[in-house]
Amino acid sequence: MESSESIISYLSQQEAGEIDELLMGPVGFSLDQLMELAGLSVASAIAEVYRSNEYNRVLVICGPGNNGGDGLVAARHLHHFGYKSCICYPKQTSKPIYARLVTQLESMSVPFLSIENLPKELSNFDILVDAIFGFSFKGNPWPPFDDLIRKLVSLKDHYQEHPKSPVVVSVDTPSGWHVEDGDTSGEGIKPDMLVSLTAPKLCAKKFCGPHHFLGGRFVPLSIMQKYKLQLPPYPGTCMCVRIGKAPISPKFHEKTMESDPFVQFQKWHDNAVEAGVKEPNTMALSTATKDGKPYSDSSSRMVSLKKVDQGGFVWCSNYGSRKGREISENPHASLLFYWNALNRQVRVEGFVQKVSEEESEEYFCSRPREIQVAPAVSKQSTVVLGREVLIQQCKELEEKYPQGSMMIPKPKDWGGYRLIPETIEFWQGDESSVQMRLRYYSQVIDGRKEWRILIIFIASIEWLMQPSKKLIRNPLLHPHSAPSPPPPPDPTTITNLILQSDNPNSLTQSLHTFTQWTPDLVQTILKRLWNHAPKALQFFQILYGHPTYTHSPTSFDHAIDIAARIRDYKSLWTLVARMRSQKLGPTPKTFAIITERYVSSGKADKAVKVFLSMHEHGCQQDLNSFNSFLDVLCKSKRVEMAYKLFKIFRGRFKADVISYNIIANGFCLKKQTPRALEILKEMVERGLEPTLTTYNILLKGYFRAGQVKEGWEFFLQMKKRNIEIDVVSYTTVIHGLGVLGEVVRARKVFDEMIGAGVLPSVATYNAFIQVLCKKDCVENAIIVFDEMLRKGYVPNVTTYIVVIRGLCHVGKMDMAIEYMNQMGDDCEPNIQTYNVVVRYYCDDGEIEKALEVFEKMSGGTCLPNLDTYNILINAMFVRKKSDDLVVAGKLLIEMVDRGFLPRKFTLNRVLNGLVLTGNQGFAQEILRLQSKCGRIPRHFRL
Ligand SMILES: NC(=O)C1=CN([C@@H]2O[C@H](COP(=O)(O)OP(=O)(O)OC[C@H]3O[C@@H](n4cnc5c(N)ncnc54)[C@H](OP(=O)(O)O)[C@@H]3O)[C@@H](O)[C@H]2O)[C@@H](O)CC1
Ligand SMILES: [K+]
Repeated sequence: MESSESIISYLSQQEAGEIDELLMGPVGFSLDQLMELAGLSVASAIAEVYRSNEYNRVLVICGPGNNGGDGLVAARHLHHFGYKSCICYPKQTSKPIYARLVTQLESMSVPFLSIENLPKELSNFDILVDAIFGFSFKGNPWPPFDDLIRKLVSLKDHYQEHPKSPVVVSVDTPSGWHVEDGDTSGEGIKPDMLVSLTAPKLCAKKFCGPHHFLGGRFVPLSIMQKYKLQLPPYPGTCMCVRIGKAPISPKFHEKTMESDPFVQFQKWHDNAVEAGVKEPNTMALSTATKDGKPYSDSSSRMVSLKKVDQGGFVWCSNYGSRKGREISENPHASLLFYWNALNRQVRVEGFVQKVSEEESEEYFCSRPREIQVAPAVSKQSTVVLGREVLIQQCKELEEKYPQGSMMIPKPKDWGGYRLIPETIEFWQGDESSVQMRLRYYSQVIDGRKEWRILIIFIASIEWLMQPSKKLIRNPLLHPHSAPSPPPPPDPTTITNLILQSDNPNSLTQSLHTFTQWTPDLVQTILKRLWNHAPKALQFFQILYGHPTYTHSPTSFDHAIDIAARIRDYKSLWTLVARMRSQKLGPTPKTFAIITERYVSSGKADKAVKVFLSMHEHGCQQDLNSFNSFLDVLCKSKRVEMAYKLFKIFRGRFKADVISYNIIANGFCLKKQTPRALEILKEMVERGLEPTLTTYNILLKGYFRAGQVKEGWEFFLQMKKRNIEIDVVSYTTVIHGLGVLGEVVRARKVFDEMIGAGVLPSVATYNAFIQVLCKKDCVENAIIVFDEMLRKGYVPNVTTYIVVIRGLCHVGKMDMAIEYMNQMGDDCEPNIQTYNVVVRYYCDDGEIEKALEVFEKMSGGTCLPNLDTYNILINAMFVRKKSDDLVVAGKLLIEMVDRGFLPRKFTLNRVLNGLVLTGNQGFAQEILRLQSKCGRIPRHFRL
């Protein structure tokens, strides 16, 4: 509604009276005609600002003159508009016009309340219409109107603090005000809305409430010209027109904002409708191509909002249009609403999904027929042979589906889109120099999508134009808010959400709603879920279907590793195939993982086959992958097999020092130092120089084989041959000597190395501390631990495990727990740490405490692994209590659920234990459950 205060004329009391006389004289109006139109204007203006669903109860206070008559008419129209009208009309006149108005109202059962019957608190009403005095008022109000006016004044004073007090609407003039000078005492009523009739009176200049309207659309041109009246034009068929800018009400304040952005949006949308914004549903939709480069590959256009629901913002379009194509490539999009009259903007960002076919059908059917024709004939963004062709097609379609016959079918590529928002930002311009933007962003907390609010204060645009003034970005904490910027999703929360969810659909929805996924975050969560393989794979699978996120090769490797660990080979190879189809791999690392898992599950032959068939999966074998595979075999003590392969393929892959080192190490791990030495000889013969690593491998081999003398001798030889001995060599010797009981010599080497210019590493400290714990005393170990700290070393998880184990070993459990609690954020206890504590508690018979630690793990960031379950289940037999065996049974179920295979022995033990302690029912349940998931051999029967 366009209008402006600058073009408005104001009438003196005298002019108002003169015009009144003219209207009812030469112009030919009757009083009741004018009053009818005036009252209708008042009701229309009220309905435009205060919707009947929010402001329903209206009290119209009518004075003794025509102003009161306007009030009676307005009350009738408001009643028809859906408001609950009540009238207070203390000085009724017997003139027929008024009597008729009263009769009309009475016949509609609109109640008339005497002053005595008025509720004490007028606050029972939502709207109070002041139709007491109009332009003929003079002097001070007489009783009983003085009291009524005072009531209106005090009501405002009383309710100033309250968020929703009744609003006061004055008809033509605020009653009690001087018609020209206004509220001279400053103590008169302060209406929220003034509906000036015919033209505003001079006192209206002093009106400073939020809504000033003009009504009385009956002034003829002759009067306009005679009095040089400048009045805003009435738009369309409206009975009233706003004077001046629509205020933004309620004031944009974070405290008045809803916690749900959809509710907030609805409110603002309603306000836009109320304020008469043209096409409040029109929004700019911006989409982008896959790479989404701004300016070049993004595009915007206006579309019409179809509906808003808790899922998102819906509109309809041709799926083949440019926006449709861009959305199919890149579902990220944004919507922008701008409601000019309110100076408000809402920005919505998120990702777009097509609505279901049924929903689209529904939208199409709900369209008027004329609008159905257009999408049915037009293929958007395609070149048409000419306007005539389109018109002809429309005609043909209309002939084919004549009005009232069959419905026009929905075109196949026409339908709805829904933008699921990630952020919704509300902005409102106001006159102050600092403006506020309120951004809602979604987070998934405990499985539920929750909205957080971020408040951004920003200097006004004018300020920004001046380079000297700084942009203020000052996030405030709000009851619903979190600090800026929106924090990255918290892995713990997401992990717990996944662990606790037993509804895959809602989990999928939550995880898909979330669009801030990064490979790092995904990997962190996969690691957290490492010991709950089924959940980890479910998570991976859900994100595989995410509309915008694509897994990284590393995440694929993690998932493959997990699938392989639980021997779900079908999933494993599906993942490999997907990785390949997405051109993300499989990489040599993927195969290193797969072969290692096959080997560790006793399928070394299969591992060899996999290695030899790598190229069939698009990953060529090379020296590196060959070495990795040899290493896998050697570390699982299959050095003979490795050596055989090595001899077959060393020519093809051009075996290098690393290949030889791996085989030598394989022999050392099997305590076969002479064979390792042979390998060393062989490599030299083949012209390959041994490296320091080669020597270190042999050095370690000697100590591992318990050959202290040979080991020491070898170490001396290394020195003698001027081999640059490094920290690994020293650490090997310290550890080797210590473990074999030579603590004093170990300490000597430890002290010596610094003199030799080699600084100990954390690994050296770890080795030395371990030696002291095992072969000396834990107190000395702690002295070294403290020394390590003093020297500025940062202990790692291994350091802590070594100390904790040492403490547990001598029964200092409390101290061990203290050390565990000391482990900070950078060095959180891992599963081995927990297992040490659980194991020692169990060994000490402190089953409850062990279970306590276990509980903590399950609810925290470190899930129990196979060892944890085995330790605990075994401990449940110690006390020979029936309850303990039930716990063991539950643990068994849980471990299987999490993808761990119990050993046959453990399974039998638990089942037999349950039967022996009278828990047959539970035993049977376990069997049923487990054989259902195929984890337990079917032949096992009770
Ligand atoms: N184009 C137009 O002009 C149109 C005008 N219209 C409407 O008519 C309104 C003007 O109506 P109006 O002339 O009847 O006078 P209004 O202000 O209602 O009240 C006067 C009454 O109050 C009384 N009164 C006076 N002072 C008082 C006091 N201190 N304390 C107590 N009482 C006092 C006075 O008593 P009296 O002086 O007669 O004894 C009389 O009874 C105008 O504002 C608009 O709303 C529309 O309907 C149609 C088009
Ligand atoms: K009034």
